[in-house]
Amino acid sequence: MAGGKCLALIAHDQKKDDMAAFARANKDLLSRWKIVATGTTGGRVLDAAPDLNVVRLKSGPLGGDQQIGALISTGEVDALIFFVDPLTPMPHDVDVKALMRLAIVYDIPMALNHATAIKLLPTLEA
Ligand SMILES: O=C(CO)COP(=O)(O)O
Repeated sequence: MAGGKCLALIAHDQKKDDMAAFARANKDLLSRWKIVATGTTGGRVLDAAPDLNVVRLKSGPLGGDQQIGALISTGEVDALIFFVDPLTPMPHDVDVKALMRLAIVYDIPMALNHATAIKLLPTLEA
């Protein structure tokens, strides 16, 4: 992915309404970024804020978390906002854990809930 800083957006199913509201409320800040998102999340973000530059990857359970992890490892994702559902068992829990692990390994800014995301986003250089 050429040029510009890249932000990854992901939300689990129970958090997708929150992510849509976050995208709508912060569309001006988000419009400065190239955005990558897991498949369903990316669709919801685009529904909420159609002018954003969003590349949709695979859905999370089908490899999307791993794709974003790979992009972190190659330096192509600069920050991660991931609205995690802590109350629902997931078939791809290992992928979620691996993604968070890589965000820590490569020391990129990572917000895992809405309260942190709204504080983090305005501080990031797009
Ligand atoms: O499951 C996810 C992250 O672990 C999100 O994937 P979707 O955005 O495709 O629902």
